[in-house]
Amino acid sequence: MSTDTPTAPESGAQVETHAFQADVQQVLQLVIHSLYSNKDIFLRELVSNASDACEKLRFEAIAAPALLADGGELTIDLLLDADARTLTIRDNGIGMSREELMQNLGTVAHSGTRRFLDSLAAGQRASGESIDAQLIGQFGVGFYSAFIVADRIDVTSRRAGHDDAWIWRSNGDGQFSLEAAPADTPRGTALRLHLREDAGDYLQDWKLRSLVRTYSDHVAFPIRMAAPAPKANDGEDGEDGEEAAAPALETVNQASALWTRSKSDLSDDDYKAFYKHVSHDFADPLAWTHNRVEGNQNFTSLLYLPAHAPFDFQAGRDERKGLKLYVKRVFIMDAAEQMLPAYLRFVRGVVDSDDLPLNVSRELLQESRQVERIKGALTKRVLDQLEKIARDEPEQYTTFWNAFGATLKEGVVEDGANRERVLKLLRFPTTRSASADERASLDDYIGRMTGLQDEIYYLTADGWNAARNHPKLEALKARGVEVILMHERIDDWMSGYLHEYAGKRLRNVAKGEIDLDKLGSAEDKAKQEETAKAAAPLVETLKTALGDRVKDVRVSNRLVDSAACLVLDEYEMSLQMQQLMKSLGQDAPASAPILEINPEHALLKRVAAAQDDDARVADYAALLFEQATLAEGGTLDDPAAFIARMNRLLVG
Ligand SMILES: Nc1ncnc2c1ncn2[C@@H]1O[C@H](COP(=O)(O)OP(=O)(O)OP(=O)(O)O)[C@@H](O)[C@H]1O
Repeated sequence: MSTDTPTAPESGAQVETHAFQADVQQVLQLVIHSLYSNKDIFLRELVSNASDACEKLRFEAIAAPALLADGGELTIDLLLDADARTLTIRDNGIGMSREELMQNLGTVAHSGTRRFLDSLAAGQRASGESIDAQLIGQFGVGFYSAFIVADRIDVTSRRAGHDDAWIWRSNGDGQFSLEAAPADTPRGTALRLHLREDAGDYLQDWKLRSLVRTYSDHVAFPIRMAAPAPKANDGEDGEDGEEAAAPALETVNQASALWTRSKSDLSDDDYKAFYKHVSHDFADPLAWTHNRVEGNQNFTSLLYLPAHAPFDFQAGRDERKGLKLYVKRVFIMDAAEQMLPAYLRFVRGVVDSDDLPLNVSRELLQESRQVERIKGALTKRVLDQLEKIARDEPEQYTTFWNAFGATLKEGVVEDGANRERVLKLLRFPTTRSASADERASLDDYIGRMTGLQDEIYYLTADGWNAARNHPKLEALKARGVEVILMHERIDDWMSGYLHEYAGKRLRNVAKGEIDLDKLGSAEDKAKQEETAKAAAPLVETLKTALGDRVKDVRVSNRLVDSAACLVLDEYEMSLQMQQLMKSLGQDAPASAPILEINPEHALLKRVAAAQDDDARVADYAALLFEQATLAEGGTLDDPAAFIARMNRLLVG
């Protein structure tokens, strides 16, 4: 068997020329520019493609065993020709038909690359230099990375089960050609790279071996290279080399699926390299967990936590590719959606089941009780892992939290069964934090609760400043009571599902009444009652002035420095949520809030003094209501009227 690609067809064979889709040219330029200093990655990408091709063939052969008939073991060969300055990466995997060559290599078919392009600003697109390698790496540049080291590429391929074979050629300048390949072309794909002047390193056998060991050792198929030739018959080869014995090939990688190997055989570097293979991330993972479960379910899982979020991560709630499902070492499909709950969609890795049928379909996965059990076990693993990091490596946990904290919060809503465990993992700033980044866990908070406090207090607001300066915190702050500040978008939604943690009730101080009696002294209570009594006429005046804009007006026990605030009943939807729903064109239950006032405040004293002047009282009342709305992060129905009113009072 020849060790190189088949020769070009005899002259006269028809060669068609096609133009690349416009975007391909851009991708090529970007890849070549941004990865120039990172050339080595091309080999990892191409070996990865070859390995995918072998996996695809093995999968298709489950239903059609004949596809495997004409070849022995599935392998990936790296063949060097120093004289011709070529490196050939050849696999006997699934191969590509003529249409597939056109589609896969001539257009930006790969959704990751597409998204990458879409995410670049037009200016950046034009000048590839400004894109950093980290960024491009998150998308997996795949085949096009070959052009970093090659100025001409010939791809010869025969699709498994097809009689015809094709050669795709391009020098990356906007066009590619297609022609028929000789009939004896073996199954699979051979990429022959004509190396650039400055890529001569890759003609060195040791260099390739070391790259394979570093990046592709874990690839499950043998990666073979020519064994060192015996010195004896040097220079004896015939001119055309036609009868020269093909050098024997030897396997240069471990060639066993990494997750099937025992933990003790694997180094951190092995795990890290495998992570890069499955995730297309350039950076190292934050942590991993590798387990084999035996019993009535038999499966192996290797799960990774990335250290940073791909930058289009949040957008991808429904597009999840993180977890690969294997059945008895055969790759079946990307199945993160079936195997992990959505709030853990940042997890990357592999699950290999011994029990699922090889021909399992997506639909079957959805209904399978076995899958349900695996999903439960994986969820537990990830939560265990996170707990461990949170406990033992707080700095690492902060890195994790910064990347995926908001995603994890979805678990409070989504995973009722594990709610307590998810809550334990959450981190929030509190009224004791100097900045939004100074966060505490609920356990930290409970540990700091004062003797009389038996509930966990939190406040939801739109933004850190709105939260930390919120009027509703005043009385609690004055009493030295710590309050958790939930200031992110998702918090308000999540807070609907916060009921209890560690046997303690979670209380939103923005809603309902809080019983400050147990936090304060008896004198406080007496004073409060006295103030309320004295302010009764003022309360009535404001109620009349505000009409149905409020459900009620009452004297507040939460305010110290502010004049007024708005309060909702405990189970009502927050003002922010109401506004959000309205902005999405949905009907929000428009519940009028309660206006709470602080009669000790100078402004309220003025209102009391102006009781006989109806017009003035009306202005004051509206202003109090509007101020309180703004403090809540709300917007005003009629801002111009608000300004006019304020000016009247300022001037008058
Ligand atoms: N050796 C190969 N054998 C068969 N098909 C291949 C081979 N190399 C590439 N392809 C096909 O070309 C397509 C495009 O390859 P490319 O490497 O650009 O993207 P990808 O592999 O889909 O993405 P990624 O590298 O991010 O996984 C692949 O999806 C695959 O269908």
